[in-house]
Amino acid sequence: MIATESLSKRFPRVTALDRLSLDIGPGVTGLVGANGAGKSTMIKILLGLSPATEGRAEVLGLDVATSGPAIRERVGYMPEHDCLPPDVSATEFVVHMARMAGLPPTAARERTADTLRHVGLYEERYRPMGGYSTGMKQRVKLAQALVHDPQLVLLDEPTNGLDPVGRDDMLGLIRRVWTDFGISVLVTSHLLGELERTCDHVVVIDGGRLLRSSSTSDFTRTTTTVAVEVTDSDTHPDGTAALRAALTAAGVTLHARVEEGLPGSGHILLVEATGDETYDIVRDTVADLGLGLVRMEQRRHHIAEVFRPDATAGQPVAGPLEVQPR
Ligand SMILES: Nc1ncnc2c1ncn2[C@@H]1O[C@H](COP(=O)(O)OP(=O)(O)OP(=O)(O)O)[C@@H](O)[C@H]1O
Repeated sequence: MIATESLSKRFPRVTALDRLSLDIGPGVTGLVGANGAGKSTMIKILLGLSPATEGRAEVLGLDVATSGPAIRERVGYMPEHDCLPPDVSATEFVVHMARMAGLPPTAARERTADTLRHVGLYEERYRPMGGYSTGMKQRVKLAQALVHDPQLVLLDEPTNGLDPVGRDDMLGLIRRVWTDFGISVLVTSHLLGELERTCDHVVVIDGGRLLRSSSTSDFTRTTTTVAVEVTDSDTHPDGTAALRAALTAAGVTLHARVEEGLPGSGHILLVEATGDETYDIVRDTVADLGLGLVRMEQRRHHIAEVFRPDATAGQPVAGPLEVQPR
């Protein structure tokens, strides 16, 4: 879908992209980096709107340096900033964008109705956009990127300004762009965590440089840590403490840290599993103590953990825990 080779963009006082080489396939890909990392610059180059200083890039097999218009016919773009005219309705605006993309009038109206329904705008679609909430504006921006049925959409910070529920809704919509319509997505964000649930692949850049590019499952592969949660009992009013002591006596390695469980359900012990026998020891020990086993599950890495300075052995120490705005 997207390939770049030693792509660089230098402004007089700053290097926005520094010899970036990437190969991005179909599906949902997250491009994550702090504000100023070079995400928007990358998108503008991929659309053929801004020339690279060095290196090359291809989108859908087309060279960005020579095929900008052909790329923009096949690719949808959702810009980061508010760019909607306040006096027109979502329907008028999206029909206009569909016409600009070359759709005939009837097809433009039909596609607009379908796309606005897909992003969850109903009666409001006839009202002037000046009165829309941020969430509604983001949905219109997504709709205009999709209306001409592109093969790929580039979404620049689509969750910006949204509350947690709005973010979840938007991320769900983005996921469905790929699963329901087969349109590949490149989505930028400065929040690593939100890409974990949405993306198949994650590319992390910092200061214009590539920190890491890998599948989300590689980032979040399972660990050897098992979370164990037990109930308390009359004999053991602190079931977690009793289990901790018994497991330690049985030679099982426990992580010092505990995780807070749900109210009334005690705490969660983090056990190092050396093999299947660890599960058997935990099960038998819980039974011997007469406690109830609430859960025993293998933990997964979160993407953000991979970037913690003391990340698990073998992982690159790639930067801050959560990429925060500068
Ligand atoms: N036209 C320009 N002239 C000079 N410097 C620029 C220009 N556009 C971007 N930059 C600089 O290039 C760097 C990368 O900017 P870019 O907008 O690509 O970052 P970003 O990761 O998209 O962050 P944000 O989400 O804040 O836009 C920044 O230091 C920015 O100030």
